[in-house]
Amino acid sequence: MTQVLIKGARLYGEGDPVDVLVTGGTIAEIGELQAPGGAEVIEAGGQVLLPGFVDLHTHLREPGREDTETIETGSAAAALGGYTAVFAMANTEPVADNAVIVEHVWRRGREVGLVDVHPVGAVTVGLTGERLAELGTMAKSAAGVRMFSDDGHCVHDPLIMRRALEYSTALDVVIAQHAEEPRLTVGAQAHEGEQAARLGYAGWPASAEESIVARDCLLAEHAGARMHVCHVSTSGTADVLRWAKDRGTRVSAEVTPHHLLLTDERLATYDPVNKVNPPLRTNRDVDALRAALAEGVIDCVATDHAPHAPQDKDCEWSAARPGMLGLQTALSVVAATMVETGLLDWRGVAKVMSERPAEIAGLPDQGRPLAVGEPANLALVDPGAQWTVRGAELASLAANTPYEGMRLPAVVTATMLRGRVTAREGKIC
Ligand SMILES: NC(=O)N[C@@H](CC(=O)O)C(=O)O
Ligand SMILES: [Zn+2]
Ligand SMILES: [Zn+2]
Repeated sequence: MTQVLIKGARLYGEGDPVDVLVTGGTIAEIGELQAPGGAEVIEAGGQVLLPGFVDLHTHLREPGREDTETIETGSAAAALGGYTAVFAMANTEPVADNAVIVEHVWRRGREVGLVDVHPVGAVTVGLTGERLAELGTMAKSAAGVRMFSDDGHCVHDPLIMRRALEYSTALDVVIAQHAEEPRLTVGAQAHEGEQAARLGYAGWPASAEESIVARDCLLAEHAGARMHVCHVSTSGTADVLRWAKDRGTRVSAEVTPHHLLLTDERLATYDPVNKVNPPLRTNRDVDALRAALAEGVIDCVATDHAPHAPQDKDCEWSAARPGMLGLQTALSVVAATMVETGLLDWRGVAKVMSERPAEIAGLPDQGRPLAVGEPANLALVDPGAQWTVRGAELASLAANTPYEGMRLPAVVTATMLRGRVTAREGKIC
C-alpha cells in the first residue's frame, strides 16, 4: 500500500502545523508523526491543506474538439489547479445527450486517472431545447450521471424546463441552468452598458439572466425540485437567489473566478480573450457577487473552464467564441478576490471550492472533512507564494487565459486523489 506523509501542514490554514499520514487512499493518522519506511514525504512547511477542489462546470471538448482540449489535458489542468473532481459539460460534438457518450467520457476520465471526471448529460436532445434527452438512461448508465445541463444554451421553454425539473426530482439528479433568455440576447456581444454602447457592441442585458433565474426558482419551488444556476454574473441575480432561498426554494448557484475579478472595462482592449458568456459585468456586480459568495447566497465557485482554438479567439470580437480557461487559475483568483480582501478565510475557501460543490452534485467521497478515516482527496496550497500566468505554460491545449502576464497570489503545490499524488510543484505525477 502506498503511503504519503505530509509534514507540517496547517489544516484549513488554522492552528499549528501537523503531520498527515495517508495510507492507501485514506487519511490514516494526524499528529506529530514519523515517516514509515518507504513512505513518500511532502514537506509542507506550514502550507494550507484543504479538501481537493470540485468543479461543477468544466468544458473538456472531448469528443469533437480535441484540438482545443482533451480529457487527458483537461484532467492535467484540473490536477495542477488542486481539483480532484470535475463535471464535464455536455456541449461536445457530438453532444453528450445519451449513454454512449457519457460512458465514453467517464471511462476515459478513469483511464487518465488524474481527477474524477463526471460527465454532465444534456437536458434536451442535441441541446436544441425541444425534446427532453433520456435523463434516466444516462443517470442509470455506468457513468451514473448526476447533473444535467444544456450549458452554452438556456433551457428557455418553460414547459421543457418544468418537465426536466420534475424528472430530476424522481431521479435525484440536479438540473444546472445556463440562464439566458435568448430573445433578449439576439446578437449580443458584451454586457449591455456604457462600455458596449461606446464600442458599438450589441448588449447582453442583466435582465436576460435575472428573468430566467427568477422564473426557474418559481418553477423549481412549485415542482418541489432542486435546481442549480450556472455562472451567476449580476447583482440582480444574487438578489433573486437571496429572495428564493429565504422562501425555502431548493436552489444552488455558482460564480466563476472571472466574474469575481474582471469587469467590462476589459472591453477597451478589443481583445476577444475577454469575451465570455455571460459577459464580464460592472464593478458593482463584482462587489455584489463577492458579497453573495461570502454570505452563502451563491454556494460555490465553478470555473466554466472553456478552452478555444487560436482561430476561434484571435479574430475580430464579434466572430470570436465566448469562453476562457479557468482550472489552473481558479484558486489564485479566489485567493485574490476573497481571501486577500478578508471576505473568506481558508475554511471558507474549502467550503466554496470543495464541500458545497460536492454536496450539490451528491459526491459522497469529495469535499469531506480533513479527519482520520476520510478519503485522501487533498489540495496543498502555499498562501504566501505568487506566480505569473502564462497561457502557453498551462497544461491546457488552448491558451486563452484572460490573466496572461498577471501576478497572482497562492500556489497549489500538491494534489492528491484517493491518496495518490497527481500533481506536485507544478508538475503532473
Ligand atoms: N462560457 C462560455 O463563454 N462558453 C462556454 C459555454 C457556456 O458556458 O455557456 C463554452 O462552451 O465555450
Ligand atoms: Zn453557460
Ligand atoms: Zn460553460
